[in-house]
Amino acid sequence: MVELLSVAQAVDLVLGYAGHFGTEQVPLAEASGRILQQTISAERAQPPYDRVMMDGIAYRYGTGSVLECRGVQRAGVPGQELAEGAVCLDVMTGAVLPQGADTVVPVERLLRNGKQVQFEEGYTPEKGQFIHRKGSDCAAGHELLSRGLRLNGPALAVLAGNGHATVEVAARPSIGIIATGDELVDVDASVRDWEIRRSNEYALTGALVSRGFTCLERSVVPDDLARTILALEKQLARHDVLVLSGGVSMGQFDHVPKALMKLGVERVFHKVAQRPGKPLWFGVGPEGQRVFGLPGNPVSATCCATRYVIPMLLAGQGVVRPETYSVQLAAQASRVPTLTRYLPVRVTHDESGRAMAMPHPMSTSGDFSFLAATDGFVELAPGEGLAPAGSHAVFHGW
Ligand SMILES: Nc1nc2c(c(=O)[nH]1)N[C@H]1C(S)=C(S)[C@@H](COP(=O)(O)OP(=O)(O)OC[C@H]3O[C@@H](n4cnc5c(N)ncnc54)[C@H](O)[C@@H]3O)O[C@H]1N2
Ligand code: MOO
Repeated sequence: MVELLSVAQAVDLVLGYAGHFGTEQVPLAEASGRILQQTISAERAQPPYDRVMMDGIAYRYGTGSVLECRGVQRAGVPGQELAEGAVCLDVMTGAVLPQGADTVVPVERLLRNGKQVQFEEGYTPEKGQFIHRKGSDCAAGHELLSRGLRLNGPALAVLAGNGHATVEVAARPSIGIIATGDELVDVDASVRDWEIRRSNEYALTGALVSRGFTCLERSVVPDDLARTILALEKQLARHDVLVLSGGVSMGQFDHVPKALMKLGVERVFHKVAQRPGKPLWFGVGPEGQRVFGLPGNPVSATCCATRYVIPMLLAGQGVVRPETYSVQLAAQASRVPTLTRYLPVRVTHDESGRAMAMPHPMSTSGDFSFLAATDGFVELAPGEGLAPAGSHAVFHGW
């Protein structure tokens, strides 16, 4: 018997074909969730001037606690010069610290009598207080954001704060999601006793869209070799990546591998030592299209998309932060002697903050009715017996 490819080998092969989907320039307001493809450095020192941090007065430390107010330093105008002696200027948060001043006292600590300003009884300021010093956050040219970062709110603020009206991000690959199977009907069609509604394409759409892969097209092919070839030929011409579900095992109508081969899609592997998802097929088209043939059973298709399709797409965008993390099993779970087991779990945190994964095994890989009650799956290495409660496992989120 030929030994099956391990999950690690299969993942390595898939990632080896990740390549790069290219880059594009997008307006800042449309960049949320996209993957940064340039290095962003500080345009200027931050802050760019000695910035007043409190509404109050600015004065020269040591000139007394009763001061004459000589005017107002507001934000958005150049810094004024503070005269010599026991004087001060009213200052606003965000203003440039007046030249000659070195300390700010908040209004709450002041008593006013016309132009005369006095510190409240018993108040002693600290020299230099409430001043955000020029360059104290970073120097001009300091690297602030690096390639591969998913742009979130704080990252967009850094881009805006450093003058980037547009930003170079990873291009989104065009992805064709293709369902196969004569028993499948549309979500809004009437369904007969021997039919089922198509759902895998929506599971896939959810997984892809939530990670920012929005260039999707869904289509269906029947269990007929000639029509499968025709349909896949069209889809190969239109997309960078094809994700098929169904038609990859041993049935007389499982035409997907044959059709793909006829179209010059080179098989990289078929079948992996995993449960669910053993019949997974992966290949590369004549133009470098990455083609996944996911097993049709809904849990298998969802697990394989999470374990292979998403990591490959993220790698092709140069994402650097891994999406997986380590958890501890909240209850024992059986391993499969020769196969990696993907076990659906719900993750919670215990009182000490540890991520605990409660197994929710599905009765079969066709049973997806309760998959939505889980957060993802843990991967249990092949082995005899039980993985004990408390043991560590890698978690992959849906
Ligand atoms: N003799 C063997 N039979 C099977 C094997 C095997 O090794 N030897 N492997 C089993 C395993 S494991 C799996 S997984 C399935 C995979 O089969 P296919 O990829 O060919 O998928 P289909 O037969 O087309 O469908 C399987 C199952 O999933 C349902 N399905 C398919 N597409 C969708 C969809 N878009 N939405 C919802 N449900 C879908 C389909 O109705 C079937 O019930 O093969 C085993 N057989
Ligand atoms: O291993 Mo298949 O992917 O379970 O039904």
